Amino acid sequence: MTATVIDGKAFAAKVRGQVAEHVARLKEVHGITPGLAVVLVGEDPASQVYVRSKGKMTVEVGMASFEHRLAIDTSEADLLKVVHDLNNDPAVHGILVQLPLPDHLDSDLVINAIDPAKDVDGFHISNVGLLGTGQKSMVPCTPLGSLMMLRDHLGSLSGKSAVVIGRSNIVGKPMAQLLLNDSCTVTIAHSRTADLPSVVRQADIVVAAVGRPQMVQGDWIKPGATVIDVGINRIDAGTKDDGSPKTRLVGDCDYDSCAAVAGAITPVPGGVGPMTIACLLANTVTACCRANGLAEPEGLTA
Ligand SMILES: Nc1nc(=O)c2c([nH]1)NC[C@@H]1CN(c3ccc(C(=O)N[C@@H](CCC(=O)O)C(=O)O)cc3)C=[N+]21
Repeated sequence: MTATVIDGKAFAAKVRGQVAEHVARLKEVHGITPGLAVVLVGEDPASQVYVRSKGKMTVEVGMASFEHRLAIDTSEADLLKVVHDLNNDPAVHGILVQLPLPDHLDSDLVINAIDPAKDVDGFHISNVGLLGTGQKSMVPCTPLGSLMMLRDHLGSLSGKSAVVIGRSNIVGKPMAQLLLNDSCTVTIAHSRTADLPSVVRQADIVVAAVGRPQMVQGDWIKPGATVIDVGINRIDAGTKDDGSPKTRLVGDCDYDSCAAVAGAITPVPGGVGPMTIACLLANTVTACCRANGLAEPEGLTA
């Protein structure tokens, strides 16, 4: 079997199109422009690339983009002041503080200072608790994007066996909650799981979010299973003609061997990554609608 490739790039473009329609309606009918603020502390090159790409797509769908670039040695008090001001700014409906933060800043403290209604990452403890109890919340973007692709490909997820590899607060744990809310039988596996291959082999749905390049092998995959590869790892790929080092992006799955067994698989790049940004924009529209007592966009929430 050769897996269907789930095209996250095309799916994300479709989601952004839906977001753009909602934004246009909010502007025309209600005179409201949704706004997203991104806060970046320090100058990590990878983070700068993501922040630039988020800002560009925010503007493309017709929303207002606010960027706050702070020095790497910004104090916690100064960062909290920025968050407070954004909480109180009526033009801002979504706030994202780019992670990881420098070591001297307590990211839990900073994230929990964001107004939960504006927490478009879904990382605030209130949103985590709401998701865990099946209540309306802001849902973390990467798990939300993964869920959208799973529902689109499989239809109902009810009764399916799902294995999430990875237990992070930003992907593994919320992903497991979402799958449970969709009536999957969910296992959370991780680096200490005994006989990981045989655990993964039980799964109709595999979500790989461990952060280890090409770890999941094709012979771990149940034939026909749907594989969502959340990993984005940059690895060495020899040298260029001029002798400089070359790199390439790979996921947490060994793509070729998994694609030979799976029913469907997301590629890296072009899979979960673009969906993450599309869901950030979707969450911002959702937050804007909720803030204004308007009906929520259909199909863009969990
Ligand atoms: N508070 C917070 N929220 C985040 O959502 C967040 C964050 N901090 N810190 C950094 C990570 C990383 N992240 C990505 C989003 C999109 C791609 C993406 O679109 N990737 C492309 C490839 C990009 C490339 O070529 O490097 C793809 O997979 O096709 C990747 C990574 C969001 N993050």
